[in-house]
Amino acid sequence: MRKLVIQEIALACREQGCFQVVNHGIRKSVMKGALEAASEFFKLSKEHKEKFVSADVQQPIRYDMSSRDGISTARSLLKHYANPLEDWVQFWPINPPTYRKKMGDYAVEIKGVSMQLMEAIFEGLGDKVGLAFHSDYGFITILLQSSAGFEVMHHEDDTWIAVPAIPGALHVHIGDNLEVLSNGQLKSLVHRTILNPDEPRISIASIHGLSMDEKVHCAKELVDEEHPEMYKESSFQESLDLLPSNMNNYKRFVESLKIDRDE
Ligand SMILES: O=C(O)CCC(=O)C(=O)O
Ligand SMILES: [Fe+2]
Repeated sequence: MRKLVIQEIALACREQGCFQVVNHGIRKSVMKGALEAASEFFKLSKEHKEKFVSADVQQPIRYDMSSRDGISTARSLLKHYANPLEDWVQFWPINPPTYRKKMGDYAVEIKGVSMQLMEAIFEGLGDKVGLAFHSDYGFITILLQSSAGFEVMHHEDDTWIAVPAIPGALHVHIGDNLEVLSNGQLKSLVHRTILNPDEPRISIASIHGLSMDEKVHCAKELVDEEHPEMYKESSFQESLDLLPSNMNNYKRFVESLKIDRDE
């Protein structure tokens, strides 16, 4: 489970540069308290806040409303050092009276979360893509995996989803042949594999299709006026023949079978 989360974080960092965390262990009351403390501070009168105004960006506490940093266009800012708390809390506002306690609790807990996240991100840095993204040629592929690492691309938004390796379970996915046979009702799955530097991974991929030269075509029952044939027929042999030319600029084999009906 830990490994899976590490891989999801690694992936989010690589592909999106961001992610959101739930079940991080910070109590709801602490989060709510910190937001309340900040909100109450900004509601104070100008005189209360302006005590902290300084042009020196290195001050341990600084309140600002103008655009000295070149990026703040319309915001008020209260910036202060926080950890270790005992060094800095003396500089914090005493108004609102709960500020130090509420913001202090949050500062301590968020530091703990940050340390855990950094550890997870560092650990995930070692993971490399072992098998680049592709779809399989046959009707279905069945995987027997020793550990996690397998990832699938979401049909709609092209994001990667880590598939857990459930002990005793077989993973099944759809290949190009089934996309053709179903006349596009089913889509072949784009997938890839991420390596785990600490643990060798074995996966037995059984790809099930027709014999080498037998052609797969759209099922006649699924083709009519409204649903014209969407793919050219092809054989396993033909898909293998195309493999070398597909190496550098990968696209699903089934893309090359699509019948262009735009004219
Ligand atoms: O590493 C895996 O589990 C998947 C292997 C695979 O996608 C393939 O051999 O086509
Ligand atoms: Fe595959």
